[in-house]
Amino acid sequence: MPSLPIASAAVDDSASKKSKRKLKAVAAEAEVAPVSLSKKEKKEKKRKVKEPSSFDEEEKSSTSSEEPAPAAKKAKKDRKKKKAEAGEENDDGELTASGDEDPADPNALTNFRISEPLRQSLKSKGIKALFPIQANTFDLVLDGHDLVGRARTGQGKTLAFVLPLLESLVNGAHKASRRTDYGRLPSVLVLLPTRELAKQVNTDFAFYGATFGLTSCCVYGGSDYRSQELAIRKGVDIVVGTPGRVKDFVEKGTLNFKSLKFRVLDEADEMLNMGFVDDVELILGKVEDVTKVQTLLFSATIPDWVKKLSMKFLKAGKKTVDLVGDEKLKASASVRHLALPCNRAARAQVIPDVIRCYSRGGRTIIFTETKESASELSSLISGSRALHGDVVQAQREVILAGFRSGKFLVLVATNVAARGLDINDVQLIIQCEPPRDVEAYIHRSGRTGRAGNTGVAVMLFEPRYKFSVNRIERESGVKFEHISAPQPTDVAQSAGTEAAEAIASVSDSVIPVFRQQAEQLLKSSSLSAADLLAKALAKAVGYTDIKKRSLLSSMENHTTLLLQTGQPVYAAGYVIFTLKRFMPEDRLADVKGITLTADGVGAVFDVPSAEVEDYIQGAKNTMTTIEEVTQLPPLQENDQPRGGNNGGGRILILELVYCCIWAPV
Ligand SMILES: Nc1ncnc2c1ncn2[C@@H]1O[C@H](COP(=O)(O)OP(=O)(O)OP(=O)(O)O)[C@@H](O)[C@H]1O
Repeated sequence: MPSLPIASAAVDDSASKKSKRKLKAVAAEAEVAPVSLSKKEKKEKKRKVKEPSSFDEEEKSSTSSEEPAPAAKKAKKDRKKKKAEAGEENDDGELTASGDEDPADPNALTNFRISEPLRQSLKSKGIKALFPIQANTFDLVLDGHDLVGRARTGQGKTLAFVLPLLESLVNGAHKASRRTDYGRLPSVLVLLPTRELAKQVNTDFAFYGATFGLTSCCVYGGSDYRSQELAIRKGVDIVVGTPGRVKDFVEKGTLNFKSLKFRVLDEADEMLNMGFVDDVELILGKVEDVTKVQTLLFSATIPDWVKKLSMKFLKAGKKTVDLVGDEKLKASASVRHLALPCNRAARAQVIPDVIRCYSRGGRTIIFTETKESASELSSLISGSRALHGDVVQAQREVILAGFRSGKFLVLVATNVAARGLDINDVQLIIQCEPPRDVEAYIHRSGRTGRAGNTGVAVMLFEPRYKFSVNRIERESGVKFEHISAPQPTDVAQSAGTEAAEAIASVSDSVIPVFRQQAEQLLKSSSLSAADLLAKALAKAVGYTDIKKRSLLSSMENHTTLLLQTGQPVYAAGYVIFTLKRFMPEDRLADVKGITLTADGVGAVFDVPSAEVEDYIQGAKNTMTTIEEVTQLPPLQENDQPRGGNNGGGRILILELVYCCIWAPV
């Protein structure tokens, strides 16, 4: 297995640099490509971001009687005017989010009721304009509406509630009742599904809240009760937490919602997946006078439970801002979605090369379905760390901090890292198998391509479970590009530059020390100087061997062959009985992954690379042709696993028929 060298240089985390890049790219939908296709990947197209088109029917009717407050109306009107003056609104009412500090930008901070201190805090982070989900919800929240907000991953949903909520407490409706005394009860409760996410959101509240002297505290499981309890008892304005620990504090009487003004549910659907339904409902139900509390619900995916929850706990006049709506594509549009056939056994060999070819030197998150496979895979991929629910909380925090700071660039995680985590420069997401539900695919792939940046998401799948890829494709609206595992030439192209840089960075001081061995090597080797240098380059980036891989299953030392007989091929059984005619039967046990071609007249399968010639030569004097493929032809797709209700049964019957026909031959 080639080792994967992990760059040791810390990645630039400077907020202003990061934001500059993001702002530039915010409206960009880029064509991203592996490093080997670098020209293409640099081209970024301007992307237009739509204003919220759809308030769903229920909200349309429930809010039609409610006019926006006059201040919001005026602000909206002013923005429209500026937008028209700036010529940024097209006939469809679409707006382009430029991100530059441009007073004519309708989403510029100055066009919203954001007070000067908060504006300065935002600018210190390089934020000069609101993103569409923020721009379209700001007035609604500040004017007191309950709200359901939906936008694709990485579009800035966190600040969509943080900003108006802070302004509301300090300068808006709650200004008069604001308390700053010791022991004051919290005004805001934010519930999130994971500890990491709770900490991240709390960091935003702490940073922007400090502008106004507002305090926040984060409560989550696996950490010390006493310090969290103390913080609440001292008096805090904002409590951010996971449902389990918040419930504990509610039941102990530590948390009291008598002064609550806001409750926010972020990534609510994941709280359902994680079994927090009862806890969430119990916590929400603890608010005595719901008329005094504003409830906000944000997510990139809103399945049925969340809709029911919003019906139950949000006011009848709630607003919905849905920037995804009925659009086919539910996942991030700035991510390139790739599907790669790969047998489980080949993963550990394939993944390092996928990282080398597609991560562009940035961070990678690999998602596995189970904690065990996360630990196992992490132990096989050099320089990576595992993050999952069995890792003790203190260690989870150390790991995430190390990943954020660039101490290591590959994180192998379960779904604990799927939601909401916003980590700078994650360029590549690898999912080891298609997740069971489409929401997981959307959120995992959304850890890259954030805030207008681009990224790549590669999903591995066992060839025989191709139907799962089709399901994700159907449900997420993603159109997968089908790729094969990187081959030696791909790896060489990607690693070559890195290797050349590594060698160039070596000081000349080593030359006198190593020259003698180098000359000795040149003299004694039958290889040319260029060949020896090529070996040195490979070694410099950790390769001592690069094996060819099958296109069909990514297995090392296996080759994919194409069989054609000049007549229709209906089933895998036909392929086996054709092969039996010229290959010894005991060798056929090595034939793997027979898959029929889409044109119906051929099949591809894997054999050990050492046996390729035997198959090709064996078929020479028959009606069958066998050739090695350099690119997979389009293949038939079974929407059901073999043996299922549709194609599977038919295939099995046909296989039996072929067995009977060919058995005597
Ligand atoms: N107006 C803005 N201008 C520039 N950057 C912004 C702006 N708003 C948010 N960001 C940045 O965009 C990134 C993504 O924001 P955030 O994490 O809130 O996305 P999200 O929509 O909640 O994503 P997810 O659905 O994955 O949780 C963050 O790094 C944040 O700092």
